[in-house]
Amino acid sequence: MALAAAGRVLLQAGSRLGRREVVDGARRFANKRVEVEADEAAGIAVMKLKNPPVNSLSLEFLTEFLISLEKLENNKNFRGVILTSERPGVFSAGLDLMEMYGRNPAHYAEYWRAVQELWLRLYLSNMILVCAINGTSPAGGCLMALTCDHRIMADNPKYTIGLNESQLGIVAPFWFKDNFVNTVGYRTAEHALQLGLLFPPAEALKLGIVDEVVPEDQVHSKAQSVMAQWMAIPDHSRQLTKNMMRKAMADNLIKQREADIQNFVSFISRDSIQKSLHTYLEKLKQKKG
Ligand SMILES: CCCCC/C=C\CCC/C=C/CC(=O)SCCNC(=O)CCNC(=O)[C@H](O)C(C)(C)COP(=O)(O)OP(=O)(O)OC[C@H]1O[C@@H](n2cnc3c(N)ncnc32)[C@H](O)[C@@H]1OP(=O)(O)O
Repeated sequence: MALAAAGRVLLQAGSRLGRREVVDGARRFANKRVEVEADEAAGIAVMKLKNPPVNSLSLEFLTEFLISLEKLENNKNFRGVILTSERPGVFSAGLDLMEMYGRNPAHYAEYWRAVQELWLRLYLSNMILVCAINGTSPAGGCLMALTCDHRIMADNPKYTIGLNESQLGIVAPFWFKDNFVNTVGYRTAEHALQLGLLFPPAEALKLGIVDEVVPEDQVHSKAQSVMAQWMAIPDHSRQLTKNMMRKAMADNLIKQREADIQNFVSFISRDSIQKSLHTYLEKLKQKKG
């Protein structure tokens, strides 16, 4: 119920944005920040993140992404989604720092609800989610990948993935942490989260953050072949199994969703945290100069 209500709010927000859907022979639809190549006959869609320059998860991006995902969820012909970046090199730079810096509490609350919604929708999706990680994927970008059923990363040592929040002076919330612990185990998570480590593909593979590392030009074809393997499993048994594995963790967030929002708002509003974000943003700018 809570999920459905929040979904309606996002859909309303989406229509307020007034984005016109572009339909190309019923095989492709796009809003400004997400491109969907939908092969209805095959039952597979490729969702490409396209929020330049670095696919940060801004409120507008989250709204558009959730609307696209819901369209696919509502069409029973779609059984699988491949998530990837339209801009190879960066899968996603994670949460949009500008949504968490210098704004008011109401904005922080709205933003955090949308972040929660993204995680819940992806984590509990009935569809098969394969992540084709064709670039760097820190923090919220890594979290998106962690919700998927299978992760394939491009073998480029320049790319990294992990939950680096502590390096920014912020803290990964409990549900980021739970998702990470369930993927890599407690000790690895404890170590990596405290240090805010980002891992190149080979290390990410060793730790189980990703399931496969393949040459960069094969990420997409590999994702398609993995998807074919997963599609061979009957939906009902796979979905019931997925739900059995994931429901308790998702319910843990659902039951304390409002408290988690309040927690985020008071944490992110602190002067000391705003100062840390300011310093980090300055560092990002200086890197350029
Ligand atoms: C105890 C109670 C706890 C409760 C706490 C609750 C919650 C708090 C935790 C909240 C969780 C947050 C999770 C996150 O996702 S935080 C975001 C983490 N992301 C990063 O650290 C990535 C930062 N970016 C980079 O490292 C690089 O940009 C890059 C992704 C490696 C790409 O590098 P490059 O291609 O060289 O691009 P630039 O660095 O030049 O960036 C271009 C442009 O984009 C801006 N930018 C980059 N990342 C972000 C971002 N995440 N959000 C907003 N903007 C971003 C960057 O500043 C440049 O802007 P300008 O062109 O204007 O200079």
